[in-house]
Amino acid sequence: MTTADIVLKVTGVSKRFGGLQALSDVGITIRRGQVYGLIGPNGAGKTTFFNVITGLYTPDSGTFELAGKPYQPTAVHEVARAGIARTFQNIRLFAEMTALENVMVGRHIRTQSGLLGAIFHTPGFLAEEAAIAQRARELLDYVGIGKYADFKARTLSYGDQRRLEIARALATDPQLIALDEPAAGMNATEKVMLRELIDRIRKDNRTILLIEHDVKLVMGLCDRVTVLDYGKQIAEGTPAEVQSNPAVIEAYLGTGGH
Ligand SMILES: Nc1ncnc2c1ncn2[C@@H]1O[C@H](COP(=O)(O)OP(=O)(O)OP(=O)(O)O)[C@@H](O)[C@H]1O
Repeated sequence: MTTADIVLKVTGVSKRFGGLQALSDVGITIRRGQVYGLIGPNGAGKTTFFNVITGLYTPDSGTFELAGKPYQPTAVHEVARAGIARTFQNIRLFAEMTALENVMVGRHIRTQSGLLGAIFHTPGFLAEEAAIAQRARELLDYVGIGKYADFKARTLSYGDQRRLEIARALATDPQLIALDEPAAGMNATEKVMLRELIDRIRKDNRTILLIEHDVKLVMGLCDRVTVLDYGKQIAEGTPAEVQSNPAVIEAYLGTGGH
């Protein structure tokens, strides 16, 4: 493996909220094509770490490199442009827009025509819109909800809304897809389908960072895992290494999982 294989390299991230040290010197390296898991008991700092690397929170310290280039996670749209797409623990779709339109919105950060083209419907804009719609339909098919393209997002089942969020994230052609608890609230069948989808995305040489409470899902899916506890990185390694690490067992079982 060379440095060219590294998609995300984050080092020394710390974040304090008032008197609470939510993250202390956390770092991860994710290689191309990996599914990388971030786990830990409630309040461990997983979401805070996600929010830092995606530009929602400003860290107190940390260095950030995406596909070999430094990036500053100062604003969400800058991070999206740099190449990280994310989904949210609490689904954030445009409820009154169709599934297709939701995916098209994701694609717009990579388009050329801009606002004036959209207002005046220039030929360049119309051609670009047709291409975006076409790509959005392909992505809906890819995540398995093509038949709902023209349904309003709010009418989709919970599991399908999560798929739609993933399609929207893929539409930005990201270097890295960050999934925040994608299995939350899913039933067993939906989880199996989600797992198949994430596997498929990985096989297509995409790179995924995953926060997930379902340890079984993480262990079955991830190439590497980092475990946070009280804002500290207590373990990093393959699922098998992490699972047998005494500090991890203590964090999950010793204090009743917090
Ligand atoms: N905006 C904020 N202001 C103050 N404290 C915060 C803020 N966001 C998170 N925290 C605190 O930081 C700590 C880490 O929270 P975080 O949500 O990152 O944990 P988590 O591992 O994602 O937990 P969960 O699994 O419950 O989602 C918690 O003690 C939380 O209360």
